[in-house]
Amino acid sequence: MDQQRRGEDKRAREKRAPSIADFLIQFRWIVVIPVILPLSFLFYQLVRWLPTIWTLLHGLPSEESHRAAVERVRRRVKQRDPQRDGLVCTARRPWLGVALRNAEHKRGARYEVDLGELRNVVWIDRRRLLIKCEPMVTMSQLSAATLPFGVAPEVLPELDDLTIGGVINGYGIEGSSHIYGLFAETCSAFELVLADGRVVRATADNEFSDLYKAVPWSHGSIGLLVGVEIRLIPVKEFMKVTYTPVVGSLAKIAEVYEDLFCPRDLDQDNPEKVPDFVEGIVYSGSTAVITTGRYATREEAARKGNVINDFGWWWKPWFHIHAQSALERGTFVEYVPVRSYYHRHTRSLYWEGGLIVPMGNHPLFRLLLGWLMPPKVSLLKLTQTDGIRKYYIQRHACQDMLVPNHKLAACLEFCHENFETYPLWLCPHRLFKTEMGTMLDCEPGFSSNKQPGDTDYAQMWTDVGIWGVPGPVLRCEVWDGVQATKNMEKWLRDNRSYQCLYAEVEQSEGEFWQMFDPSLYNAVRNKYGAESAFMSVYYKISNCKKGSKHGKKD
Ligand SMILES: NC(=O)C1=CN([C@@H]2O[C@H](COP(=O)(O)OP(=O)(O)OC[C@H]3O[C@@H](n4cnc5c(N)ncnc54)[C@H](OP(=O)(O)O)[C@@H]3O)[C@@H](O)[C@H]2O)C=CC1
Ligand SMILES: C=C(/C=C/[C@@H](C)[C@H]1CC[C@H]2C3=CC=C4C[C@@H](O)CC[C@]4(C)[C@H]3CC[C@]12C)C(C)C
Repeated sequence: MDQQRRGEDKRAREKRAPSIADFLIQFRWIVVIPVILPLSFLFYQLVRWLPTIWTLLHGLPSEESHRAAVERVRRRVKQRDPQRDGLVCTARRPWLGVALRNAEHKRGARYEVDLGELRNVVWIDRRRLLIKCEPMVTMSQLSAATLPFGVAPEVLPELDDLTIGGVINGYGIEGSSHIYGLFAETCSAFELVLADGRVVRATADNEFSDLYKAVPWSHGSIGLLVGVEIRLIPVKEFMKVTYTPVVGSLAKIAEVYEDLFCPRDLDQDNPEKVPDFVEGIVYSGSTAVITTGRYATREEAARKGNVINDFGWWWKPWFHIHAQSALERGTFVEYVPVRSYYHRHTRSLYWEGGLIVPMGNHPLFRLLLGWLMPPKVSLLKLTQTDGIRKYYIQRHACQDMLVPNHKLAACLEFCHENFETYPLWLCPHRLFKTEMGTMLDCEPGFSSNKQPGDTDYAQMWTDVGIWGVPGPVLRCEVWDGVQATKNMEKWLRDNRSYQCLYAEVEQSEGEFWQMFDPSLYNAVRNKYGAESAFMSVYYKISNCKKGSKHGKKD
């Protein structure tokens, strides 16, 4: 796409008058800094210490205490009267979850099952490199339970408050997903309570393998997840991080990004040629920094001439701003303690923190109040006005899309045209071939025409994260967020790609099932009696507003 056409598009857009919502958003920090930040800090301290206090009072969680909690869930499911009660969903309050969307399905007729008790790590087996967790365990609990032992989950999604149940029934991704896939693919077993009250353990190759394959992306519409076994890997104490700047067209950015982790000789499983972590941040239509990471020992980090930078400290610049400095400095390398690396976007909520606390990256703010960051997403959700919520739908971009790598350049061009929102986040991930009719699968026939990154058993894809204020909105021009989302959904359907479902979904049920494959999902819902017991995935993620089927009590 040439610069000239982009310029013409900008000139063609009408101007609009600033509204009250623009004002509210600009000055939201007046409430966030003195109220939400201290409350968030207190909340984090509670969450940090409560499990220890609980353990002191009640003893260590065990398989027995887990089984007792599962039994209570099972009994509640069994007690549901199909004639009288609504369809099943979890009892988690919508504001407590990380997802941006308003969970309307928690307002109408429903039968709630409380999973709140299931918030413990049941056991960790360092010999077999496995951890068993309950679904309400959060990412911060997961890293705290594993890193002190020199092990970590293969994929550890970034935001502290995400739950294991949420990232399996939705999706979870991190910079190591180009090796291990999405979070659900790093789990070796799911323990589920089914519609008839049976408790089953589903794995990739037991009699419940269809359930195991169908649960990811199903949003709790197949069964209630009550336990998960997650694979672990041994990790070193540091990450050697290399920042590579790119200046050029969006196509060049896509090419340099891909070259950094997809060897052109297709030797994808060779750890010498593929880094442990990859992430791209696109700062404008012509600049980006690609970050690659390799685990390193403390000895290597401490070697003469190496730079150690623990950017996890509150007074340090936000990660995306620090990475951007590579555009001036050129390529540079530094060693970062792994925990700080894993949580590199936590303090700034990626770059969304800048909109909520505009002075948050100022050196003085960081020094004096940086330790209070980030505001807790749930408290932001709880205290946002209807105006703010609508602003996020109409004048803000918050969407993620999964595209095969060979369509990335075209996707970036589309994003520029449709959203013009920067920075953009690029996170590669493997999509493992199933050929079972799973909601997501590789492009048919990809393995007979492999592109760099592909293997016989998996295709390389990228998550493109679009979060922020679109260019036209910044310039006070007319821009319609709902229409932009519809355009994006159409682009994804036309290009056999997928929308991530934690944000607003505008497409109809028919369009949704053009994007996602319903074959296995429907077969499993039917086989295990979920259709008449659990709300459907579309009903949940579309805010029940589009006459979706299987949503209401018949
Ligand atoms: N780095 C990453 O990968 C990031 C991922 N996200 C996305 O944000 C979303 C929100 O996360 P989070 O707040 O933890 O999750 P939520 O509580 O929002 O749950 C997400 C969905 O999964 C269902 N669900 C959750 N737990 C269970 C369970 N134990 N059994 C059955 N169904 C369950 C919920 O059902 P119900 O509606 O009935 O409660 C809901 O539909 C995730 O889905 C994730 O995809 C967001 C940011 C970053
Ligand atoms: C999908 C990924 C990361 C996404 C995050 C950047 C967004 C996920 C949820 C988003 C938010 C939820 C609710 C909010 C309340 C509003 O009042 C303000 C905005 C926000 C905090 C919003 C900000 C962006 C998210 C955190 C990845 C990494 C795959």
